[in-house]
Amino acid sequence: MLQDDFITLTLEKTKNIALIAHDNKKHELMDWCKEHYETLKDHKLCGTGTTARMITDQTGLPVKGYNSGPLGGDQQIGAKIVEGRIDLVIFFSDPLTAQPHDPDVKALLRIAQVYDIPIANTKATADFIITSPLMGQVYEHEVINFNKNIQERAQSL
Ligand SMILES: O=C(CO)COP(=O)(O)O
Repeated sequence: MLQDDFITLTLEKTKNIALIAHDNKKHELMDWCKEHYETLKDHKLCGTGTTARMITDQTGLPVKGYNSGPLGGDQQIGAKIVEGRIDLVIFFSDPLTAQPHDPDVKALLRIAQVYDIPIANTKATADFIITSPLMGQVYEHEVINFNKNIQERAQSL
């Protein structure tokens, strides 16, 4: 693939935020969601299955849940990134415990990088992102044209 075709992605003021935490980090993400409730309530939230349910139960924030991480939830969120439907990812991953679905976790991190999606792996990084003035603004950035291949393939069918 030639990486010379870019498009401008426009992130609206209301961002699509994916929230994910490994089991040992879930309490930390719950506290973080409570701390930033006032900001998070103005955005559209989704997450892997267990994380999404826990956030809704503990904070009242509506969070659309995908599958649990080990059952493909990271892959579903990765696919949403590919479709341009997720603007940023808060993923409190556990650096001290082996995960059975480590390939899926790596794939999510990689695809977020491909599409220049801000991704926070720690509380401090998440604090910096969520308090950024850009959260309340329209933000434009250039990313690899993810539609081009689809269009080209459709024409060749
Ligand atoms: O494993 C996860 C992310 O890799 C998180 O999945 P759950 O939110 O379903 O626990």
